[in-house]
Amino acid sequence: MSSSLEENPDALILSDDPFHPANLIPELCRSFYHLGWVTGTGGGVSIRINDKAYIAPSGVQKERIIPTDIFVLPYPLVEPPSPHTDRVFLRRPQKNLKESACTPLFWNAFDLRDAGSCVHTHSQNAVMATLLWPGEVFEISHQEMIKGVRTGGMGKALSYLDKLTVPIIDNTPFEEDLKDSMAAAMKKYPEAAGVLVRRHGVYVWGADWEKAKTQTECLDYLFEISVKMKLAGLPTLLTEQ
Ligand SMILES: CSCCC(=O)C(=O)COP(=O)(O)O
Ligand SMILES: [Zn+2]
Repeated sequence: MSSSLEENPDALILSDDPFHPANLIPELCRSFYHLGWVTGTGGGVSIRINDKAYIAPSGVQKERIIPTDIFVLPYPLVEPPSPHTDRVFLRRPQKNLKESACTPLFWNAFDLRDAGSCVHTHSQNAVMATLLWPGEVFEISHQEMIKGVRTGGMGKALSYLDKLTVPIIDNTPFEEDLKDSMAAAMKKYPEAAGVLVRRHGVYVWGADWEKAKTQTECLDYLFEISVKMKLAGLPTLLTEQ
């Protein structure tokens, strides 16, 4: 980091550019709140641009965060000087805030997929899908919105004829303890664009915030319609084309 940024770390989050991550994260959280994705403080969105990751605070009303609430972390992470000391931040808020408990999960998307953004929702559509698909994966075929999802979240767009598979992991009492099982699911299902967490929600990533957002929208639509189809007794996987 340049010495001017060390002296004035707020320069990392203060910008007139509406597309600066510190401006975008509060805006995205407000729109996700109105979709029911980040109500009751949980869920959120992270953005990584090259060597900097922008992270929202934990346990606060996500629809009310402001740019000065944003944490900036170095990417890759810098090891803390001792195991008992806090993470290394490039910039942290002056308010008494802690970084999102989803940070290690967002890091899975950055490290394992080279993602530029990761969304975590507590959407009831995602949660219902994990309840109606009791196994290790959620699957659906023959839906137009499958075309809005990319292989591994980062590759080429799926075709209408591709089956969409999203792994499901079990929830843990603490969000950060999902890190290893999420990473294992990402390695076992390299073509998946997200990971569902049973009775909790979903993590979805993309090359940038736009792709993470639109893929989350497509997946949420697919979770919703598949739940409705299953409850209506309709098959969600077709063999014929
Ligand atoms: C009622 S939220 C429970 C914790 C959770 O699931 C979560 O996503 C927390 O995220 P945060 O960014 O608030 O640490
Ligand atoms: Zn959560």
